[in-house]
Amino acid sequence: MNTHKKIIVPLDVPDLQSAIALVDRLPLVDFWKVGLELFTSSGPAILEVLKSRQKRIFLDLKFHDIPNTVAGACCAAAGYGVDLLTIHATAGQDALKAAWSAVQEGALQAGVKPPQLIAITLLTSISSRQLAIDLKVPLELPEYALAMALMAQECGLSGAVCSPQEVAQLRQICGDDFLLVCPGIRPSWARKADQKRSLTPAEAILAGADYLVIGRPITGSDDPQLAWNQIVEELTTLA
Ligand SMILES: O=C(O)c1cc(=O)[nH]c(=O)n1[C@@H]1O[C@H](COP(=O)(O)O)[C@@H](O)[C@H]1O
Repeated sequence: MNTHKKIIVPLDVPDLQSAIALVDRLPLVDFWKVGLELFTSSGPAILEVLKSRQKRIFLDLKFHDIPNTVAGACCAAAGYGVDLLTIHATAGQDALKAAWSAVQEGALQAGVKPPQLIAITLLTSISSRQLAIDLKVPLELPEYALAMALMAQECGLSGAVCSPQEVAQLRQICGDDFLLVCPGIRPSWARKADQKRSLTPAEAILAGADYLVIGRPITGSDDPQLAWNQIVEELTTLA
């Protein structure tokens, strides 16, 4: 796969107009993420815009609810014909299994290909200290992220979202067919902001990530096209 196709750029903007402006500004981006901010403000309209431009779509709604409710939401989301969809692993095994079945059902009903359902292991904005002290999880962070990924795999999910700091371990244990998507990516020149467990794009790919989600280093830059080019160039040197 061309290196630039491994980069997913989030449309973390407040409205449809700003989203379209960003898509227009970065014509070389092939894979866009639609997340909570844009979907909550503007609904699914952006999905049609992206499809009309032959873009791939990661619908990142991070479902987290009881099995019956996540199943309903996954059934509806799968009908949009997107490529990737997220659920929190901490919704639990029953919810993950119900979500997976609902994705297949929703896609079948709509006559589209089912999205790959992937589980959030632990948000990249959480540090080891916060995991222990705020969330009261008694496991070491890498052990916890691995347990969440393995549970998702056992429930039939296609992959997981993890920080680049855990991706090598997850790749080794979950195998090559398990899709690993890494946010929390920061080129050496970018600010970390709220991301706690980051690596550079090259480090994340070398550690085994299939896809990198890279937002503000590109979209928050004065020249998003230049930032995108710099990142693609860094990755091309690895190929
Ligand atoms: O599911 C995600 O994409 C996600 C999971 C996670 O653990 N951490 C995380 O940052 N994300 C998303 O990845 C993107 C990261 O954006 P930047 O921090 O601007 O690069 C945001 O859209 C987040 O919603």
